[in-house]
Amino acid sequence: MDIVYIRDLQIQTIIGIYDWERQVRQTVSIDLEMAADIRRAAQTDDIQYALNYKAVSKRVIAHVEGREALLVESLAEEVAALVRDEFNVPWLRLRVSKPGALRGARDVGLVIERGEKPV
Ligand SMILES: Nc1nc2c(c(=O)[nH]1)N=C([C@H](O)[C@@H](O)CO)CN2
Repeated sequence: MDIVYIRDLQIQTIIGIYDWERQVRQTVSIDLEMAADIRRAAQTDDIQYALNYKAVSKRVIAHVEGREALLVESLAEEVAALVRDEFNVPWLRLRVSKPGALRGARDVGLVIERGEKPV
């Protein structure tokens, strides 16, 4: 199994459960690992056969910027579902973190894996 990844995609959005968090945009950082078979893209050197990480990141940014979720859990499930559905990704690992959201910690967040790993 090959992996196409995006690391530390930083997006400004409204997120959080507290009143102050509904007033200001915070940074959310996303790491995404997506199962892919890269061989056809490698053989042809043609982007149409690649899982285009630029296209994925644009779609993720558009969703996260417009969402205004309360929980990182909601955001994570939504991003995982749209990446799997719209980009035909059979398995992914997604980390959603909020840098600086917790005093004393560099960041907080979660990691989810969805789908089946291809053999
Ligand atoms: N499991 C979670 N715990 C917490 C979340 C969350 O989204 N998922 N959110 C908060 C607050 O919004 C926090 O980030 C503000 O400091 C607290 N715990």
